Amino acid sequence: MAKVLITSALPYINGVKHLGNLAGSLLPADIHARFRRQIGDEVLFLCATDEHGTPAELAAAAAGLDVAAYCARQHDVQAEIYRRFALSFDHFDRSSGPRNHALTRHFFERLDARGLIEERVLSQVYSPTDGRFLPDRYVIGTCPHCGHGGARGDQCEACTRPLDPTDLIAPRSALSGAADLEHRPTRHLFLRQSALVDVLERWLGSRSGWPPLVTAIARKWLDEGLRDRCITRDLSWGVPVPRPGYEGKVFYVWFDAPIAYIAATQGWADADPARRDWRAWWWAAEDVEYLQFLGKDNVPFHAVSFPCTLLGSGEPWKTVDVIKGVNWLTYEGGKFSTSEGRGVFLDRALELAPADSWRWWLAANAPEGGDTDFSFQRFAAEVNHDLADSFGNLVHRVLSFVAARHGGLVPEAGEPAEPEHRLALALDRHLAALRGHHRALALRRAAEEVRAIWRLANTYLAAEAPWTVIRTDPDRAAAVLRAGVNLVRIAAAVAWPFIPDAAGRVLRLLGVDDAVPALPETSAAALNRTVPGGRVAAPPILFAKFPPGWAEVQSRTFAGASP
Ligand SMILES: Nc1ncnc2c1ncn2[C@@H]1O[C@H](COP(=O)(O)OP(=O)(O)OP(=O)(O)O)[C@@H](O)[C@H]1O
Ligand SMILES: [Zn+2]
Repeated sequence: MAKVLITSALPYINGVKHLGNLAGSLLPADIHARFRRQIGDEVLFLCATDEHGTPAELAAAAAGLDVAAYCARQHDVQAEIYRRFALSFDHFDRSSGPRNHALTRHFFERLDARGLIEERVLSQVYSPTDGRFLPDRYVIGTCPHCGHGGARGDQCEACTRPLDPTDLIAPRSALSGAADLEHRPTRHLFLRQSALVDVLERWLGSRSGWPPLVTAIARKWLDEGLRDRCITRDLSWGVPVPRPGYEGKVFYVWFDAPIAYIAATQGWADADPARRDWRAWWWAAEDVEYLQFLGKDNVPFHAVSFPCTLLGSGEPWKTVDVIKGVNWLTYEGGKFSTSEGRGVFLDRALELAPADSWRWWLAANAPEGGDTDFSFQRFAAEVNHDLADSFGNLVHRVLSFVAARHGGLVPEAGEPAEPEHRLALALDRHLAALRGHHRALALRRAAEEVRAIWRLANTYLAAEAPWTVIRTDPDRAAAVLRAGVNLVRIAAAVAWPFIPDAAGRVLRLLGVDDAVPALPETSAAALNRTVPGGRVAAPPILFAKFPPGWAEVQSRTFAGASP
């Protein structure tokens, strides 16, 4: 039994997340966690809201709330949405909690003691009107690269180039709009990543199994020369810098956010301290396999910056084994954007369709080889085809026939024959492939294998037609129907990581009520058994089909929607 630590990139706190965030980090992490639980591994799946930084302060100001109160409220909003999407975190924490404060201070002190922190004086934008420095997004102006007028001090949304507030042309304060901005000297702390190049090279060379996209991004950062990184900001919301003369400064959000993976583990352990030990997952934890899931913009922070923090400490912290990074989910040909309210946000998504339908489509179309474009048209067509016509139809035709003709009792007559042996061979191939794809973190291929198992089951039943055979050979029909019931059970078990709600309901119709249904290893035994109690219930409609025209209506509605 392997010990697997799984983390999803931390969703930022400034609003309800969109389908891109779900597809890029939360969902693939959840599906893998569920698969690993299904094969009996010991899994710890963690996540947290990422709460520091200027966007949180600005969103709180826009909502007319104190930033701590704003973050507390938004954390609860996000937690509830993830519960409804059946994201099976063992613990969902907050990066602004006291444990993360303490750990962030710890790492800073270790890095400092090892000579890896350096003070530099920087010229930063200061606003006399606001009486403060304006870091990152607190400054708005014209992009020096593309001329976009609404560029923000950390990045230009139009041309995506990273910026410093001092780069902007005609800068103004995002708080007061004041344009009388000055440049003033201010002291900041840098993490000397340049001193860690060799350590990082060796570390990176010892990793394997990363998607090419992730390796390429990590290598690009190293090959371009690892630059020292400013890890402090002139802000009040965040982890205060424990050094005289640094009052009113906090650590940069990307310094403390990944440390929250460890803080979340402490939060999990603190809920049951007699039985849980966070150190077993992080401290000299050679027996742990650690997997991180995230979108490609987060790769540098996980493949370079966070490892620099951990390795630079000189302590035996667990570092990531595989970073599963993906490309973008785009929205009807353009970008998802939280700030512009473009796309489908997770609260609205749940009003339109069940969580399982979104989970299935986003996994089956995971942006792994390249970007994936979401459109309502494709979503409706593929969900109708896979979930209603294939899986739903399989469940319905088998269980309602058992209900109608056998009073809900799984028939025991008849013996498996040649068609069942052929079926078992084909099923074994698919089950082995499915495990392989899950292990390789190949989400699309795993979903394709699940779809293939549903198709195989439907094809078998169409060919052996127990509904017709029952008139001439009731024993043969019974054997086929028994295989059919077991196929339903297998079809639901393999689907469970993707569509846990519907799969769980189907398994309960068969009397199987396991919190984590096991993944069948081979089909031979699985095909010819009766279900516990021998009785199955008739199914309700599992997935209602989207009616014709539904997608067009949604496309039009969402074209002008705001979050
Ligand atoms: N369109 C997308 N497709 C795939 N992954 C995405 C997409 N947008 C964000 N992500 C990923 O979602 C995770 C959480 O992102 P985060 O909450 O920081 O939002 P974000 O990157 O600021 O997105 P946005 O700016 O659209 O709100 C990150 O791993 C990020 O890479
Ligand atoms: Zn630009």
